[in-house]
Amino acid sequence: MIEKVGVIGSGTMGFGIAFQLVSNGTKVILVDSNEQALRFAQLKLSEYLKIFKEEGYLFKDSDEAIMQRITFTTTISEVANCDLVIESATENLQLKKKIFKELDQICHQQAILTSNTSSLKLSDITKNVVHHKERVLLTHFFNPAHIVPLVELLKGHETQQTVYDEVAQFMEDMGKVTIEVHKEVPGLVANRIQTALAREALALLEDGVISEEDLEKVLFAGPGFRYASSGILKIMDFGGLDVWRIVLAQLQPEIESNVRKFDILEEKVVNGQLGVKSSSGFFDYPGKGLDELVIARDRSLIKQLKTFKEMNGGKINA
Ligand SMILES: NC(=O)C1=CN([C@@H]2O[C@H](COP(=O)(O)OP(=O)(O)OC[C@H]3O[C@@H](n4cnc5c(N)ncnc54)[C@H](O)[C@@H]3O)[C@@H](O)[C@H]2O)C=CC1
Ligand SMILES: O=C(O)[C@@H](O)C(=O)[C@H](O)[C@@H](O)CO
Repeated sequence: MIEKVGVIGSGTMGFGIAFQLVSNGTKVILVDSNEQALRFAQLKLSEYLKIFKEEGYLFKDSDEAIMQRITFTTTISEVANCDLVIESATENLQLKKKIFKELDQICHQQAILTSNTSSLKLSDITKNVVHHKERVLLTHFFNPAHIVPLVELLKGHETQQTVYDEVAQFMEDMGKVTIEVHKEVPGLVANRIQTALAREALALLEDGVISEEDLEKVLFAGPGFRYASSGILKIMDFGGLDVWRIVLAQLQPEIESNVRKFDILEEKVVNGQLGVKSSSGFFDYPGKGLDELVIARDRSLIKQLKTFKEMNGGKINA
């Protein structure tokens, strides 16, 4: 039974994972080597409880009860008696290997150890794990983790199926949607699809086929609008597999398939136009702080999450 969870790293993702856990009834030990990051996560926790309430998304428990469930600490040994530890520290293989080696030594034998890595291989991260090698998983959340339902799950080469099943059930009980990745491929599934989509979008933009503004509309008013309720296979079923067969044959030779650097992206990064974090990317964000923009994004995603739940009969997992 997973009753107490350690989260390593209180940054963008660690905060979201911890928020999802405590707001759904689970005790959390949130660890970060940076005291300031912990303080910021603590501040964000109470701010987001207010935001969810303002958006009409209510949790079972009071804010006080939720806040009492979380411990903020710079000491990793405080997760020793956690049933599950989710590592969500900086995307650096040596750092993650070091953290997992430490967790392997300090955590009790029945603890389950997982990583939220975006791009590293679980087998590399857990190379030095000895005592928990049958109890490791990759649990890949999506930003913002406190709102986006998906968690991609991948077993380690020696992970017990019962461990996988327990984590999958735990995630779904706290309102996430889980999928099982059956082979350890770089980027798992969603990031590969997201990358293929971004490649074609940037190619069309760079080749002058479409403007930035209209490229945005293409997705949120077109396929993206549908993706909120149907995956690609249902969309193909609705469209007719005979038609899709023709379209795939026609368009595959046409769409971008090269490994290419996009000048339009290179120029922006070189010029320091990094997106909302630098107030300018493909679009400008004059006079708005990063937090203000993130909160505005989250308010719209919370509205979307409420509709997503209603469409699935009140449960996230239909
Ligand atoms: N940012 C994103 O959109 C997504 C990121 N991820 C993955 O989640 C993980 C974390 O990413 P972010 O939250 O974006 O990074 P971040 O940079 O916002 O946060 C990382 C946190 O880890 C802390 N940290 C570093 N070393 C530590 C240690 N030894 N012990 C405890 N804490 C330590 C840092 O102080 C920082 O607060 C990465 O593996 C990343 O690939 C996964 C999905 C989406
Ligand atoms: O989109 C997400 O939240 C995840 O797919 C990720 O892993 C991140 O985008 C990462 O790839 C880049 O921040």
